[in-house]
Amino acid sequence: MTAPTLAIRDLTLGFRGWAGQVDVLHGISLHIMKGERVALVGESGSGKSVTARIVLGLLQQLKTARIGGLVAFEGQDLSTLSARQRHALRGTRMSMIFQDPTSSLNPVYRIGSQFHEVLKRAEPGISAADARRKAQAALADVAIPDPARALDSYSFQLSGGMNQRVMIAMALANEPSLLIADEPGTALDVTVQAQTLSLMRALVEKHHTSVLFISHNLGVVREFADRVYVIYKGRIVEHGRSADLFADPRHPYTRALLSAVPRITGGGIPEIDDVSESYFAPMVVHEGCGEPGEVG
Ligand SMILES: Nc1ncnc2c1ncn2[C@@H]1O[C@H](COP(=O)(O)OP(=O)(O)OP(=O)(O)O)[C@@H](O)[C@H]1O
Repeated sequence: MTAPTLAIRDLTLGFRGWAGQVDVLHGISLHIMKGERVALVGESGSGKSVTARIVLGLLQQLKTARIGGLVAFEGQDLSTLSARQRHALRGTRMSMIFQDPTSSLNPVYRIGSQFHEVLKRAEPGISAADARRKAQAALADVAIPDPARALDSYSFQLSGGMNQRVMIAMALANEPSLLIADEPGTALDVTVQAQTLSLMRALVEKHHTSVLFISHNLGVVREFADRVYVIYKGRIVEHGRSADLFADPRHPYTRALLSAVPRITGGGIPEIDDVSESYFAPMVVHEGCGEPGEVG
């Protein structure tokens, strides 16, 4: 049996501060097999981004962070890697797309030179000409109409949607096995967001890239993900295939989250009661979604 691309077991996280430790993750487990698109969905502050940052090996460097449990990437326990080895994985075997492309692209360098830097991470000796050729092909893959012109542009000269496509192209340029997409396109308008997500979906399908998709938008998750984990206050409360979970949400928190999705005919956005005791009910795992036996 092949190891999952990503396996997380009993992950805990606390931040130490002057007033003691604040626990943020309380033992979460999830896995992503090769080519699977898996969503981690929950409200603001539930622990989605910190989970992503641990997978990327970024929180491990923070002195105040206390991390427990296991994170295995392609069968390898990340805690056995040095900071340098974790750094080498980022942008090569695993990469990330952020919510707002304008804050991730550097406004003082042309897109072409930023692309060159990205490609150098996987192939340090790549020539400028080869990098340009590869970058052009990558931009054409995300349906950018004039790739050569885009490479000579600065991010502020492109629209938000085009920048998001550039980000997707850069994130996939080195053919990572894991893509972490943290609320991609939330900063864009809904139609553009839908277009960029369907582009991203087509590309990850083509390359069999595994995706950890982080979102609070259930509509988007339903379209994009094969499987879903619902996270509430640092705990996974429900896990299932998208189709099953949306057709038959069983945990009280998932139901509240789903009922809070604004509907065109509804009367505004209902509030989720944030302190309901029932949200701490035991985790629900839908049929056929047990954790794989092998971690790494
Ligand atoms: N460096 C840090 N030091 C202390 N607390 C932190 C730090 N980073 C995150 N937290 C806390 O961890 C909790 C989880 O944060 P996280 O950013 O993962 O939430 P999220 O689910 O991604 O929310 P959002 O959708 O708003 O991004 C929050 O209570 C946050 O305040």
